[in-house]
Amino acid sequence: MYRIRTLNNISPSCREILSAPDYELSDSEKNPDALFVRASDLHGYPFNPELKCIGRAGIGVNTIPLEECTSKGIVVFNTPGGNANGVKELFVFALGMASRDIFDGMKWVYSYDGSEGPIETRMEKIKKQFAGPEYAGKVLGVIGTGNVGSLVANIALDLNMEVLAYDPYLSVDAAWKVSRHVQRISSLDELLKQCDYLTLHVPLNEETRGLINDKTISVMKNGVRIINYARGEVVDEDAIIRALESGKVARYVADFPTERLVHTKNVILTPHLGGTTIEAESNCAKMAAKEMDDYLRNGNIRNSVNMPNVYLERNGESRVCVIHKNVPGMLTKIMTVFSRDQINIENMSNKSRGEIAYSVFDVNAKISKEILHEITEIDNVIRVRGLN
Ligand SMILES: NC(=O)C1=CN([C@@H]2O[C@H](COP(=O)(O)OP(=O)(O)OC[C@H]3O[C@@H](n4cnc5c(N)ncnc54)[C@H](O)[C@@H]3O)[C@@H](O)[C@H]2O)C=CC1
Ligand SMILES: O=C(O)C(=O)COP(=O)(O)O
Repeated sequence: MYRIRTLNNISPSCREILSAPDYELSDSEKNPDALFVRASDLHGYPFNPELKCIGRAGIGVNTIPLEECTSKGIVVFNTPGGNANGVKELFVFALGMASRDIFDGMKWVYSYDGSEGPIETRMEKIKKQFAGPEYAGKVLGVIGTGNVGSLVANIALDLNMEVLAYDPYLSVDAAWKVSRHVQRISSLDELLKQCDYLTLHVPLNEETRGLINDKTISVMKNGVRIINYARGEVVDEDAIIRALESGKVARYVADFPTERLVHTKNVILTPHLGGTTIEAESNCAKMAAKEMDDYLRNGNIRNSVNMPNVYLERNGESRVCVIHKNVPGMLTKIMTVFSRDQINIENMSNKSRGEIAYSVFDVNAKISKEILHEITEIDNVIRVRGLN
């Protein structure tokens, strides 16, 4: 039986996959085989030696110490596309809120005390202060056209916007999802100077941290409206506050509140709601559950963000899975252990990703603890599992 510790509120639909007697889910397990998380920050988290994998029900893995996980042989999974539609639907609201002052208008409605006449007549006098431009016919710049950005770019076309996109790392698969009416721009500055609206859909990493800063904002049109449903740190906070105060940026709509942003004029904040729909939560929980189930029971890796993907149909009496450094001679050393014990390899796969590699062997015998120990002792082996 595998023990899974949940660190966040995970949709119960994961229990369709992670059920007894193979799995026990709890939010207090001390020595779990797997952690099931959403946006919990795991930097500094005390990983127990039994921990084999982490399932991130969601996309962003900036909250997970990937290098530490890799060096400890902990496989980290995420759920590409699982919540993209949820973010897209919220983007449509964000676009509206970036245009008209819906938020202040609603605040006025709910706080009006009737002192200046009935609300029905008073509102007609004051509503002009909440007016704003229409977004149809305007230029939207999309930075990052992966699972979320592609949906956002396509729906913006349906809303009659002109859409420009910048994504220097776009995969071929992802490119297929973007309408041919979206104009690909190869220079960030070229995109920034043309946009009336800008929306961010990149992961947070060392390259994208502070991507929107004094310099990039200076290239933009005066009165640009910026939407950030990616990560707060993609936008330099000092720079955006300066730009809002000067009027260079007309409005900033973001899913990542901070104390300072809450108190800055023309900022509209939602409480990290992009992936919070019934469907997105369920999709992500099921995807992550399937990924962890296939890894824990079969050693297969799909949608990992730190290990190579390896999928091999089970074949043979047992399976040996070895996470090791990607250095010459590893396979020979591992296979020498098998052949010395007269164990035949029925099928195998070996894949690498940067400095790490993963090898899976289906063999014709039950695997003893001694053999697993011998393989563990080989130099540059990080973790060994035997699945009988
Ligand atoms: N607010 C929320 O609740 C949610 C936020 N997110 C955030 O949105 C991000 C994107 O999500 P997905 O589209 O699902 O991820 P994805 O991995 O499908 O797409 C990310 C895209 O960004 C591109 N990219 C990477 N670095 C770039 C750079 N420097 N400049 C331009 N493009 C770059 C990649 O090539 C890729 O196409 C996530 O990493 C996460 O941080 C995602 C889902 C929900
Ligand atoms: O998937 C992501 O990156 C998100 O930001 C959504 O995260 P959450 O499901 O709210 O923890």
